[in-house]
Amino acid sequence: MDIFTIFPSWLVSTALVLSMSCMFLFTLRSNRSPMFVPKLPPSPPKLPIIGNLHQLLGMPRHQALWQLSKEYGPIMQIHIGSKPLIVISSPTMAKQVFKNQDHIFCSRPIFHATKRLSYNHLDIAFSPHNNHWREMRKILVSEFLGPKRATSFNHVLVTEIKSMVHFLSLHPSEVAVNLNELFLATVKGLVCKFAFGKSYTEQTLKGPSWEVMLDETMEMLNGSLGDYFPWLGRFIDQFSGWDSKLETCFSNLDAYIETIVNEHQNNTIAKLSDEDKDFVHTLVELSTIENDYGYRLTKEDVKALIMNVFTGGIDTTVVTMVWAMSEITRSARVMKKLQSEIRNCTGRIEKDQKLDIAKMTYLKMVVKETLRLHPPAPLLIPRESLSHCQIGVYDVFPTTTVLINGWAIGRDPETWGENAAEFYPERFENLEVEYGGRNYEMVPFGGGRRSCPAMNTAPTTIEFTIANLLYWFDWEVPNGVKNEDLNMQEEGSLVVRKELPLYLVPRKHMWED
Ligand code: HEM
Repeated sequence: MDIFTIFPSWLVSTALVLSMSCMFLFTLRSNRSPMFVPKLPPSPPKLPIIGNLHQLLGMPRHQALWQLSKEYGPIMQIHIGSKPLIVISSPTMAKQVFKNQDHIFCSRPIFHATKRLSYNHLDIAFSPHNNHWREMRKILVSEFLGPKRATSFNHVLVTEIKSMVHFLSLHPSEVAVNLNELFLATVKGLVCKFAFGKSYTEQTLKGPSWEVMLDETMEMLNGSLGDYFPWLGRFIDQFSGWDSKLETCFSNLDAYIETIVNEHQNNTIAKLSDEDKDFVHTLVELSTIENDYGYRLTKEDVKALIMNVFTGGIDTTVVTMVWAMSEITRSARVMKKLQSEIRNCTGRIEKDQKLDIAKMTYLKMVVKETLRLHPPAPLLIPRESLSHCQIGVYDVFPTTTVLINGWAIGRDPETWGENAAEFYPERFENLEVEYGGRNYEMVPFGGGRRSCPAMNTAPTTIEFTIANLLYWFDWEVPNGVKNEDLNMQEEGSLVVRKELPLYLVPRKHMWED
């Protein structure tokens, strides 16, 4: 039986003509432009279902990715579950993301926790790239971080650091201080007094302390299984209690922020002078009047901005201060050199006088070196591509998540030489490297339009704090441990801190008469 007995002859001949035409068109097309075969970045071998997850276990994520990048190169593709991620680990590749193609890599991926905790992306840090993000960022830069409020910021900074020095001078001699706790209290006081008008230490509603709340929020922001394993992961998130933990975390944070906003709404802002208005007063005002930004803020917008200040401004600064004091204490040479700069620049002053750090060049190098080796957010905040493009010779597709390994970039031996892993602030003596500078040799604050808006102000806070600690006190590691043997292990994911809290013994500095 031939084919014509089953199908009518007209149908067979039409099908033949059609298929021959298709083949002809296909040949014509493939002769003109060969079929698009994407060139994907090198990728470590992956396992079914989990992808490369197993290669990221057992050590902090940025270190595991750094190890992989040594084998697979400064741009590689990995999979976590079903999600492909591009990982960038060199200044040259980072430049392509931050500068050449900043307009493509300026968005953020959507994760469950960031969506919930940012009031559905009304914030700056986790919002996709859109007009709302642009307006909110403008408001933060101009009304919180800009020169308008510099005098008031300096005033609060000096007051908080003075009370820190006072606390230390009353501390029993030979007893070690937990510097993690001290810095957390100081920076929280600084950020809250400056932004919210007072420290809001007490949580007015029933709930965890603000320290616990901040910790829980940072932990949630690390993400969940559901972000990478859409079906099974969402199921596990629900049944493991992750979803309800996120809800509790959100309602605690929201209650805390609500208190702050309500107190500011209840005050009669109109009666306050400009100097007496804090950041939240300004935000509340911007929500009641047609403002210069052409954007009328809602209460949720105000809350989302406060959430960014709370989560973006405190932990990062504290972690950097702890790393700075750990590195300085570990190196007797750096400690001695830095203390003589601070003390020589200042001379002998009374407790109520303020240190002038403007001329302390070595201090700036020490803080820069700390941020090079210990960027508190080692993988920055993930980016997402808006369209198809190429990084180097490799194709990157729209909505791909991009991780920039700032930790690896700061330790790249091609840029920093053989002693890249060593704490050596003098390397900046003849090097013009700026945070977020043109060549992206170190990127602790990221780069491009999504870089940290506090890039110019945050280092000053750290420098001023360290200068005061080293001017008024000498420091030692307790329990007979040698300074150079201080533990420097890291832990964490979004923000990486020193694994063990830093305990040091302060000794009041005695001036020779
Ligand atoms: C040592 C201190 C700090 C470090 C190392 C740091 C680091 C970073 C990094 C790495 C990013 C992501 C940049 C990128 O994607 O390219 C970022 C974003 C951000 N940071 Fe900071 N930060 C610090 C302090 C602060 C402070 C004090 C604030 C206070 C308000 C702040 C607010 C923000 C905000 C709002 C964003 C999101 C920017 C955007 O997506 O447009 N940061 N920060």
